[in-house]
Amino acid sequence: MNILAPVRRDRVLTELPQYLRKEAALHVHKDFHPRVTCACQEHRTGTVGFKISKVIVVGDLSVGKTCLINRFCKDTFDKNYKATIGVDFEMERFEVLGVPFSLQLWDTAGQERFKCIASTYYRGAQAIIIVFNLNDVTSLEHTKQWLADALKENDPSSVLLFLVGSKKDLSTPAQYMLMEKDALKVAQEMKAEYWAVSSLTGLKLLPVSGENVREFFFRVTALTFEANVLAELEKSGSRRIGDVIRINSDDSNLYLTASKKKPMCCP
Ligand SMILES: Nc1nc2c(ncn2[C@@H]2O[C@H](COP(=O)(O)OP(=O)(O)OP(=O)(O)O)[C@@H](O)[C@H]2O)c(=O)[nH]1
Ligand SMILES: [Mg+2]
Repeated sequence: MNILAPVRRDRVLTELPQYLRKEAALHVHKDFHPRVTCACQEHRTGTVGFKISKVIVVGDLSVGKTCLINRFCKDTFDKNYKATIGVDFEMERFEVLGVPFSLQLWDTAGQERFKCIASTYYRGAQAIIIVFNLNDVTSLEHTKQWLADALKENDPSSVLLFLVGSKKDLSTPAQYMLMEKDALKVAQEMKAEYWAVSSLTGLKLLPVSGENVREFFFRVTALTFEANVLAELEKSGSRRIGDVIRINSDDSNLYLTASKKKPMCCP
């Protein structure tokens, strides 16, 4: 018996949302990996539909981590700063290619005095979102340390990384372009996908306002889902040896690559 309410209509993904910047994208394929599409059609996604994937959000204090999550999950924005103490989390349910998929978004504290508590929740993340303020270059510099700390508790070869510049509404186009140059460099170094968002402004497009917020979380969801299904297929032995996901340091804009061999089940 299914005791869960149906997934909200605006949380249904039928195609792969695209990256923001090609030069700092986890991969640039237009569609989901053919093996993933095929496995979903044939209901061979293993435990993916039952598992909850963990995503942690880290970064300096007051860069806007909580506001970003609240904008996506509740479509709210609080202009008053209330520091996160330790951690908070939100659950979001999606349906990707017909398969139920849940993300647990862990919102961690940026304040130094709470970092110790927050870091105990880093373990077991499938994706790490590192947030910096687009108007504060120091917060960008600190992202490398945040990543290093988060990776101590996780497997660097399987976790997906996202570098997110926040508060885009506060920079002029010229200021933004300057910051974006530096941010793209950092994203490339860490092999993270780069996004720029504003939790405050943006077109009032239902159901989530804010600039790039919905697009960003849909991309996180899709790529996490894709990686999960591929891992399941590998585990179940239905994938051929050599057809592996690997981090390829030689690819300038294709961090996560898969071999282009023909899938076994689909044309
Ligand atoms: N203008 C603007 N202000 C923002 C944006 N996002 C967050 N803020 C403001 O920045 C301040 C900090 O936001 P939070 O989301 O609480 O920051 P945080 O990263 O969660 O901070 P900690 O919990 O201490 O780590 C608040 O006053 C927010 O209103 C944004 O996109 N634009
Ligand atoms: Mg917070």
